[in-house]
Amino acid sequence: MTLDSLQLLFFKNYEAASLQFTPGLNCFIGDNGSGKTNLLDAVHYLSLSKSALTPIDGNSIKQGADFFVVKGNFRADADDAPETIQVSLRQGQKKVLTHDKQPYERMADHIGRYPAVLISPYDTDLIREGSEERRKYFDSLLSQFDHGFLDVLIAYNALLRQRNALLKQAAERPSQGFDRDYLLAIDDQLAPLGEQLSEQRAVFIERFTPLFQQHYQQLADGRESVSLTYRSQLLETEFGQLLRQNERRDFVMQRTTAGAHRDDFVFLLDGLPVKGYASQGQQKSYAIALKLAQFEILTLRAAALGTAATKPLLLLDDIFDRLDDKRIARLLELVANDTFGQVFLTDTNLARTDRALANVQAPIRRFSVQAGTVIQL
Ligand SMILES: Nc1ncnc2c1ncn2[C@@H]1O[C@H](COP(=O)(O)OP(=O)(O)OP(=O)(O)O)[C@@H](O)[C@H]1O
Repeated sequence: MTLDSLQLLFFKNYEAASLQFTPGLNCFIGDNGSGKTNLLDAVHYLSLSKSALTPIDGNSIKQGADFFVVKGNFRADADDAPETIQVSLRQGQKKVLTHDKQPYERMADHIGRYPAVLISPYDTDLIREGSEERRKYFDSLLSQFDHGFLDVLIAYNALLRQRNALLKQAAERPSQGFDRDYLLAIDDQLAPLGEQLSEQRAVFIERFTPLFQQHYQQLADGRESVSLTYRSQLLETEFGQLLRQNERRDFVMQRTTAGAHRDDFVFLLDGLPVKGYASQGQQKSYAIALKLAQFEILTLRAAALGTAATKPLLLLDDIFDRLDDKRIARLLELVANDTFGQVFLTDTNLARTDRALANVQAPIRRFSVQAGTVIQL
C-alpha cells in the first residue's frame, strides 16, 4: 500500500499544500518549526483518524481558520485505482472521516485499513510516563491488529463510563438512593468484556515479545536482555469477583478501582525496570525496538490476511538528530533491504539526509519545507 498524494487545507501551519509522493522514500527537509512533523501528522490522521501529537483535534485547525481538511489518495497496488481518504473538522463540530466520499458510520471501521507506524522523539514517553500511556499504545496497536479487540474495548469503555457515572451520582446525591441492581446489571456485562480484553492483551504480548526482543538485540548489539510483561489482576481473579470485592471502595472513590483499565505493561532491562535504571540510549533503543516490532507484527498480520496493504507506512520523525550513527545505520539497513515499504522522514539538513541514504536503492523524493510551504526539490 502506498500513499500517492496528500492535500492539506488550513492544517496546523499550512494554509494549502499539495504533495505527490514516491512509493519509496519521501524526505521532508526544513528548519526547526517549519512544519515537517505536521506533514507526518497529516499522514497519521489519514491512517488512524487522529493526530499523533495532540488529543484535541481542534488544535490541528490553522490558527485563525475555522476548519481543516486532510486528504490522501492511497493505492493498494500500483495497478489499483486510488482510494481517497479525507479527514475534516469544522470548529465546534464533529470530525468527519470519508472513504471515497462516503462517511464512515463508525470511525473504528477505518482503523487498521491503512496502517502506519511512527517513530518519533516522543516514543520514550512510553517508558517514562504512567501506565495509561502504555495501555493506550498497546490498545491502539491491538486495535489495528485485531478489529474484534477494538469493538470489545469500545463496549468496555462505554460500560465503565456508565458505572462511574452511577457511583458518582450515588455519592453526590445520596438522597436519591443507590440503584444497586443497576450496578449489578452493568457488572454482569462489564465482567466478560474486561476478561476478554485481558486475555487478548496477554496473547498479543506473547506473540509480540519475541519480535521486540529480536529488534532490541539487533539495535543494541545484543549486550543486554530485555523483556516485556503484561500485568493484570484479571489474569488471576475473576473480574466479577473483583468488582464485588472492591464495591465499597469504588463507592467511596466514586470510580471503578479495579479492572482492565488499570492493567500495565512492565518494561525490563536485565531484569530491572527500564524507567529509572536504563541509560538514555538504552531507553531510545527500547522504544525504537517496540516500534519496529509493531511494524513487523502489522506486516505479518496483513500478509496472513492476504490483504494488499502488506506493509504499513513508516513515519520517521527527526531520527538523524536524535539517534547515534549505529542506530541510524541499523534502521536504514532495514529501509535499504526492503523490510519497509513506503517511508516518510524528516530532517533539518539535506546534505546529511543524502549521505545517510546514499546506499538506499529505493526511489527517493525530497521536499523542502519552509514556514508552512512545501515544494518538491
Ligand atoms: N494550529 C496551528 N496553527 C498554526 N500553526 C501551528 C498550529 N499547530 C502547530 N503550528 C505550528 O507548526 C510549527 C511546528 O511544526 P512542526 O512540529 O511540524 O515543525 P518541525 O519542522 O517538525 O520542527 P522540528 O524540526 O523542530 O521538529 C510551529 O511553528 C507551530 O507554531
